[in-house]
Amino acid sequence: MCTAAAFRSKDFYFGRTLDYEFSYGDQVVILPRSYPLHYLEQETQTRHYAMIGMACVMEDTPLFYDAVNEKGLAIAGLNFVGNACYHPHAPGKENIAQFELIPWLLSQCASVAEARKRLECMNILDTPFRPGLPAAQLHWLIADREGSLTVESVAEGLMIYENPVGVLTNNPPFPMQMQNLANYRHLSPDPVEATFGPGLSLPQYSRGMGALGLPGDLSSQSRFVRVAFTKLNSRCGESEEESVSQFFHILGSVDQQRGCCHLGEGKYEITLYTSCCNTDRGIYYYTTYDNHRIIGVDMHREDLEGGSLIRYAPVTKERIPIQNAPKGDGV
Ligand SMILES: C[C@H](CCC(=O)NCCS(=O)(=O)O)[C@H]1CC[C@H]2[C@@H]3CC[C@@H]4C[C@H](O)CC[C@]4(C)[C@H]3C[C@H](O)[C@]12C
Repeated sequence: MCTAAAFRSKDFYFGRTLDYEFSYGDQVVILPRSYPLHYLEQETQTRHYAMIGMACVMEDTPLFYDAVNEKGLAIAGLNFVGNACYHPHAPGKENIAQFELIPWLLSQCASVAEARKRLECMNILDTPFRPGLPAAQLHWLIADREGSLTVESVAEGLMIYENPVGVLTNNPPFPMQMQNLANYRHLSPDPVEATFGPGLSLPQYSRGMGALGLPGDLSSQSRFVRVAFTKLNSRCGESEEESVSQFFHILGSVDQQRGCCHLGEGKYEITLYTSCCNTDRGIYYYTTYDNHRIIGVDMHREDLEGGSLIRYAPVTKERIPIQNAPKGDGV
């Protein structure tokens, strides 16, 4: 399971949780403007927008899970198992392999509007990156500060949906997620009137009762509702620290703790990492399951004119300062 969200305060923020039982070897990767991008069926791009994101690098190719380009366009790929369907070569279309979608769009589109134009003539190929590594079954959240799209390649073709909520989880297909959201239209962050029935006085015995019924489990449909409610009602100050902190709280509403989602054979799905990119400043912040300290990687501190990948291994160990240690222990 995974959850992605777009969030605007003064700047625009985009990030995701990646929930799984093992890591593919995730790294924060900065791809500079002259790093050549090769495609199965498209011309090699030798000059393009720079991007930063989480990826695993295979054969010098960054396979991005989520990334943001220097223009502030952001994309995250999330599992869409059983519904994702890719297709063979389609004549007259721009044929792009599933693992090429993020670099293809981020290298040349500055906005969601531009990405939509490319998507409208696109076909997602079923060719795997290499034999033995089957194409991940994904769908995508694509966002900039003006709005979001959900993109789903299904048996009928490539579906592009306006996403008015700016969040995405996993199954079912996006129209069904939105239909399900309507079941919660009565939820509110405010105290609500007792409308249960005439002649009965039911007390408001607790704060937060306006959102009673918000689903608390880890299923993708429930996480969609919970993160949508949290995001849409979110309030925060405009500073970078307050915004980033708030963003991690939004995704914290769907955090997965080891033990609550058993996959059998002693394996558990957990939130391996949570990311939050300030798309205006090109700073990629993240936490990992065992590192709660927010770490940032700033793409503009690197040579974006360079021709090689810049990679950072995520911090995966907790560092807990003791406040009353001699010299404050760095608190
Ligand atoms: C496992 C993750 C989704 C987590 C998730 O949602 N887990 C819940 C399952 S459930 O939905 O609840 O059932 C997904 C998200 C992005 C994926 C990579 C995308 C690039 C590349 C594409 C290639 O084709 C295959 C290898 C590749 C490295 C991919 C590996 C893996 O597939 C990644 C990490």
